[in-house]
Amino acid sequence: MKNKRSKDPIGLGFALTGVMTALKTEFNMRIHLIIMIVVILSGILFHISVLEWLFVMLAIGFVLALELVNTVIELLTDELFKEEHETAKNIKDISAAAVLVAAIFAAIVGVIIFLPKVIYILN
Ligand SMILES: Nc1ncnc2c1ncn2[C@@H]1O[C@H](COP(=O)(O)OP(=O)(O)OP(=O)(O)O)[C@@H](O)[C@H]1O
Repeated sequence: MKNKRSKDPIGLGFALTGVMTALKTEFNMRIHLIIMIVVILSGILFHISVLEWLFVMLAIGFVLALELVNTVIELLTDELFKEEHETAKNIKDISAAAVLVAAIFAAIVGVIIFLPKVIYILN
């Protein structure tokens, strides 16, 4: 374990493995990734400004990072609580709520940035 770590002092390889594991095991993670690709392609298509890119990237990064943390919390909860437990329920529900809050913020950012551009094109 220690030898492997010394070959990757920053831990980038382990982090990328973590992203791949989350993508393989978490359906929501794959949905977030697809949405991220669609939003980035839309940003290129609509020539959004640097400031708009900053908000889009912040929103995407926030949702993806929280989804990863939520996945860890789910794994830990499943290990700690093998049976039905109210605390396990609360932990998972609140953790999922954190992702939901970030996703709602991201959706609002998306609507503010892209809706006027879509309306302009449709008119
Ligand atoms: N050990 C438990 N005790 C009580 N309630 C639980 C327990 N595990 C899960 N739950 C409830 O079931 C819901 C769904 O949990 P489940 O484990 O099926 O999915 P998840 O791991 O939260 O999410 P995902 O579908 O992304 O893996 C949780 O949000 C929680 O309300």
